[in-house]
Amino acid sequence: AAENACRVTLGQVNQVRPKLPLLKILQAAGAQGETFTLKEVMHYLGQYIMVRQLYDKRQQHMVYCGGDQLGELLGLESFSVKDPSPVYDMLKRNLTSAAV
Ligand SMILES: C[C@@H](c1ccc(Cl)cc1)n1cnc(-c2ccccc2)c1-c1c(C(=O)NCCN2CCN(C3CCCCC3)CC2)[nH]c2cc(Cl)ccc12
Repeated sequence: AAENACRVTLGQVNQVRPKLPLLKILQAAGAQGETFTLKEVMHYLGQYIMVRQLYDKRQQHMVYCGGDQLGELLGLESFSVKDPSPVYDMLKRNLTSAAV
């Protein structure tokens, strides 16, 4: 009870722990540490796509991730940022709750 109350005040409850393949991608985008909020995970994945130039310069909502570790994780050659469902499915497979 006490430690949970403490965790709530420290804002730890919304942290997630990426599995190693996803953690490596986040770290390549500049992430530090091993637990993040979902917002931070999305931010670093966006940065990763930018830094690795995986988005189409003309159709900027299209991400071509085939041949990249991101594509391995997603199991996709490409996707549109307008349909986040494949990304959420991948996160379900690659994030564990850090609350425990
Ligand atoms: C709404 C949001 C989003 C967020 C999650 C999802 Cl599952 C879909 C969509 N979003 C909208 N466009 C992008 C995007 C597009 C191309 C290249 C990089 C990012 C994003 C993504 C962000 C992000 O944190 N976005 C901040 C603002 N973005 C605007 C787009 N900006 C760039 C667009 C290409 C040209 C340069 C600017 C970068 C900042 N994180 C993501 C992670 C992934 Cl796995 C996929 C896409 C994104």
